[in-house]
Amino acid sequence: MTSEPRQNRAAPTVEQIRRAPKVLLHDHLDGGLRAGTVADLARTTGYRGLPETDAGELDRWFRAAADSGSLERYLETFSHTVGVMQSRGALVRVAAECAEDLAADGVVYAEVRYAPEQHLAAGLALHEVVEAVNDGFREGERRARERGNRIRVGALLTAMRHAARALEIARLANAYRDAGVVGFDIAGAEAGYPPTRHLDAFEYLKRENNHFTIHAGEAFGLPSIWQALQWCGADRLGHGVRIIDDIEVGDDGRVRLGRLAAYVRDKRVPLEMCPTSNLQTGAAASYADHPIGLLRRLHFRVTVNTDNRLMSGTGVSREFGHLVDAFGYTLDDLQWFTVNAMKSAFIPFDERLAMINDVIKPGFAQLKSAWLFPDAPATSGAAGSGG
Ligand SMILES: O=c1[nH]cnc2c1ncn2[C@@H]1O[C@H](CO)[C@@H](O)[C@H]1O
Ligand SMILES: [Zn+2]
Repeated sequence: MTSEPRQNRAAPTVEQIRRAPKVLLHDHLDGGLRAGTVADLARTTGYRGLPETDAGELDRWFRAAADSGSLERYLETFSHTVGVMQSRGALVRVAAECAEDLAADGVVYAEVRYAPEQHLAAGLALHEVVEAVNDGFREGERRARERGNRIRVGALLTAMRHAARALEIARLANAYRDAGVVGFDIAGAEAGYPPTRHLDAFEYLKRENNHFTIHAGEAFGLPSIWQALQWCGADRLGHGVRIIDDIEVGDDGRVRLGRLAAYVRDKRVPLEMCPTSNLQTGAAASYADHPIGLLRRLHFRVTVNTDNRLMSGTGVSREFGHLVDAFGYTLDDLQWFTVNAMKSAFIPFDERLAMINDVIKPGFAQLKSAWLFPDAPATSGAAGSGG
């Protein structure tokens, strides 16, 4: 028999997706809090600005408020999460819970970003913010391990594109390079704030042989992507969905790539795609219409991410679930996205390779071969986990 086993073409179940070892490159720490933690921290820190005090109501509020069709309004919701993340204790707690929650969702490697400059309101210094978040990640990794979930979390330091501290934050990322920080990013409203405003930060990082990603091609189109790559030298693109504007699909199905799209594909530029977030900010109309379907078919280096788990009510497994429903993806497709993400991570090559060969591939192989052992208990040896 030469044909592929039918089982491998079947839609993966929710449980299979959760158990699959997953990799997350684009997730905001201040967009991933548990609603209950926002409520708790508001009480203990005396933050008075919350629109709701009950955790359930708050959870619904964040999703509804972020569902506005505009990036600017989406970003307004962050004033509340950032508002309760101003002390060392709050930062440690939020970071630890982040690592725990990702691990519980089957994530084995994550790069989580936040903007240190937004956490100084109660007197913390930049380096204290970074150390608190790093300590929280280590605590969360430890707690996850106690439950049999293995995860590694690295931090990306973000500079806000409307502000003027990018060089300072880039220096901070470089100073903590071998101490929990794996790279740099810029985020915030895109229109009116092109990445070239922060060229000094990117040039500095290049001279230091460091890594960075840039939010580009989310709320603004090709010029933003072009600047991020060709002026700033980004290693990856945050979102990058608008690269679709440089791709023409004819009535006969023939595809023509413009120069920029061809460059992105030829150079294997990783696209950190975040489907649910894009629906909320109006960058895509539905999951089925999301450019990820075409970009995956054309073999762009696409990765699947959460952006903001609180505002989007999501997780990596959920994002995969939406794509499985929209495009009929199989475990092989999910493995392809996952290997793409691991190849594109900012940790050293030997570590990425070991993650792919010793964690991701064996985890998916275990899921894909489960049908051969129908009587084996479904709970033993969860993929990608275990002491
Ligand atoms: O999708 C996004 N596009 C641009 N900026 C974002 C997005 N999600 C979050 N942030 C911004 O990044 C800051 C640091 O984590 C957040 O406070 C938010 O303002
Ligand atoms: Zn983002």
